[in-house]
Amino acid sequence: WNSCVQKVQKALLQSDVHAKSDKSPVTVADYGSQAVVSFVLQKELSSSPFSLVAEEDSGDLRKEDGQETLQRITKLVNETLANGGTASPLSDQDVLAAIDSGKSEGGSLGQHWVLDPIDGTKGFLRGDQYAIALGLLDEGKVVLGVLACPNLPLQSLACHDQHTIQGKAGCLFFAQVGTGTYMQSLDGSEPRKVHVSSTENPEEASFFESYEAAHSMHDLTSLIAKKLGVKAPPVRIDSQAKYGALSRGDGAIYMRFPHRGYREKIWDHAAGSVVVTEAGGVVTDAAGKPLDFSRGRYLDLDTGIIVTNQKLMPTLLNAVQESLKEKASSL
Ligand SMILES: Nc1ncnc2c1ncn2[C@@H]1O[C@H](COP(=O)(O)O)[C@@H](OP(=O)(O)O)[C@H]1O
Ligand SMILES: [Mg+2]
Ligand SMILES: [Mg+2]
Ligand SMILES: [Mg+2]
Repeated sequence: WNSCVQKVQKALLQSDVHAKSDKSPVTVADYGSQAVVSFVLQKELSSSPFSLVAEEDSGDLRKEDGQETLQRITKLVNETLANGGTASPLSDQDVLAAIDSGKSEGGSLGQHWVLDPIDGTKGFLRGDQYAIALGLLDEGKVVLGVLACPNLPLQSLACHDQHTIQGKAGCLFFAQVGTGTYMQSLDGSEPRKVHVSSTENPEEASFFESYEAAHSMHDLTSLIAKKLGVKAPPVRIDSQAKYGALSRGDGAIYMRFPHRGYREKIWDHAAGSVVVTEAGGVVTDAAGKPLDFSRGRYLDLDTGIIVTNQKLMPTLLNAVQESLKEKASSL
């Protein structure tokens, strides 16, 4: 994990950024991270059947104008694997195959790994927050989650100037269902158990949302926050680092309301959701239903995603539903 993440960070300087068919960005670091994690997981789990649901695919890298990028990814992957002691280098074809083993459709039967090789690519490109997110589905439920957040300081964001994040090791969160959520430094400190904020008073709560207004409606969340009496301004950060920060109580609420027509993908929430629930939090859609990871690569949910502690959830859900009604009737 460490060498992978550090390589990915370095790659930013030399990486070309490409646009996918949905116009979202993808970099050599996204592809490289997916190839490394997929390759290492398959090697470690060689005795059991392997299924991986991952964000990226190799389509563009197989085109003629993708060859130079592919060679750079292969070089990056081999440097990363060599750091971990893997002997023989991978070919371009091996890298394409490793990326494409993430094509699984997931579902409600058996076990499936779920990977977002770089979550928050836009944050990654800006030098802000991003995460490498890996979850494990068992019979449609997330039973394991690991979130590496290389730019998230170990100290709470609540007492931290966000400009001082550079040069620190970053955080690793991991959670297994039934055993709680732990956090350690990415350079390997002793893990410590974390817990969500216990505040019952929305006036004291601060809330997280996407940095990108294109990913979540900032006007709607501000209406909800006002209704709740939240005093602090929103904390806008990229990626599932929001789930990590919430799991250790940096803030008490995370709201995500995509614009109409957007369908959430399971890799954007699998690891983050178990990290939060094992730390004592609750993750639901706007109807108060838990997220259903058993239906394939997409999450079918009502309107948006809300996250907070168990005591605040009823109040939050109320404010969300009232605000949605107001918004609908004002259109
Ligand atoms: N229009 C949209 N609405 C909501 N989410 C979107 C979106 N376009 C892209 N995303 C997703 O939002 C994720 C980032 O979330 P956040 O805003 O919390 O950082 C992206 O993950 P990737 O960066 O892995 O592609 C992408 O999957
Ligand atoms: Mg993406
Ligand atoms: Mg993502
Ligand atoms: Mg991604």
